[in-house]
Amino acid sequence: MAPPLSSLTVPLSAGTAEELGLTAGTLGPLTAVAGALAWIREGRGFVGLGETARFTATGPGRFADLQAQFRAATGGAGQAPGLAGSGAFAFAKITYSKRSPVASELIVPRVVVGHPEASFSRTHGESVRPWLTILSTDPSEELTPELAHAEAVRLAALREPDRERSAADAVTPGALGEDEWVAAVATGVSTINQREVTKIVMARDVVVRTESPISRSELTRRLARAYDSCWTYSVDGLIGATPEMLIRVIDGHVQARVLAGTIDRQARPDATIDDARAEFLGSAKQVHEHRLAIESLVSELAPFAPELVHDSEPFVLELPNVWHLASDVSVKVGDDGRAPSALDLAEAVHPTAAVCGTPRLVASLIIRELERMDRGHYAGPVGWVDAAGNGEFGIALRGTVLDSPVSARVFGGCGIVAGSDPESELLESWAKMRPVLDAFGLERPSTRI
Ligand SMILES: C=C(O[C@@H]1C=C(C(=O)O)C=C[C@H]1O)C(=O)O
Repeated sequence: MAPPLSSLTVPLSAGTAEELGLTAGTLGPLTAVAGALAWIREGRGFVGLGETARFTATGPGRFADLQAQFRAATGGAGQAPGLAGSGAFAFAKITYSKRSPVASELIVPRVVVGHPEASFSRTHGESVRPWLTILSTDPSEELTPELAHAEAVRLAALREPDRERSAADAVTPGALGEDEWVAAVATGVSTINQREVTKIVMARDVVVRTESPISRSELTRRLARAYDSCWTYSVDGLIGATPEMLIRVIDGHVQARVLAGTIDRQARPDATIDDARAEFLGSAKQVHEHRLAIESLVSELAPFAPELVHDSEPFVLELPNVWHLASDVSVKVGDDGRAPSALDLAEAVHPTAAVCGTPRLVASLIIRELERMDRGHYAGPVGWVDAAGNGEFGIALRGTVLDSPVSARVFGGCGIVAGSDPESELLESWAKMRPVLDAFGLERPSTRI
């Protein structure tokens, strides 16, 4: 039996905000706390300190299993008093594959500092004041505003130093070396030409090895600064900054940001966003890839949502490392009184064509054969949920998984369609790893690995 989870949400007092270094209206300073959990975009979102409970699951039923455990602990929906993300709350990371032996987890912090973006909150546009939530599984503990503030200050005092740099820190091969991966992509392209499959997303990993311990807070802080418009996530060793919103559910209002189509900015230093737009729209391959990604999402959401709205014209999303062709999809669900939760919808739409391919089943079999690695949490849903079914799940891209104090796997993947050039895809995979490698203070090795 899961221990019952109780919570209290209170406004963050000015005094505590000052003690936590939160006077500039951004949650950024809290990422320096050792072990902090984070979901931040443009300085807003949620930071978790300490840990009250953890729910784990593996296998095909991992979404439903986690949801059942969280519901049992919170006594069902309805705990959030008015604001999405207040009340009972958990950070979430779910593996890409149902076959992965790696655990999918919901982590309930001891304290959550919440300051979501105004337009994501239930107040729809009104600005939200930051709050504190304290969470407990001890039935004898009395949750008071004073305790919430005292616990936040106590936990925030545990700071994590930055990593000491060493010339011996290195980027080393992962499951496949660069030549092996290029050969695997070439096999993927010929498979597309022979089989009933239009797109497969092929990923690769590299392993960062460091002399002194990796600092989670340093990675999170650097990503949140450099990739302000992305969702920076840090969930127990899964750290990155994703530009792609798998699914956001706030009060039955559902949104997703679909990406497909990538141009490496480093390869085109003089190009402007207008050049990128012209290049995307002039490329039948890019437009085709993008259309496949939207169609897949729309068809997965259809059973839940009769009215689906998506941008008729895709837009160009400009990031420091790449440009993407992007489309925002939004939809209202649950008018019949059976609103699906963020976990329900994440399960329904994952894995999208953006990270798997089309058709999904054939693509996933080919990927497993060619990539020769378990993706673990890479390309899986990462984000948060509350007890009322609200939540946000990004796709865990542009990220790293710390697998020891001094080593981390960094991932990057590319949509492969008929006519894809394996060497260009290799360059694109490095472009997608650049945010994390930069955050480590490392570069792509000068010789092939
Ligand atoms: C698979 C990744 O990115 C995905 C693939 C893209 C593409 O192939 O153009 C673009 C954005 C993402 O949907 C990754 O970053 O690892």
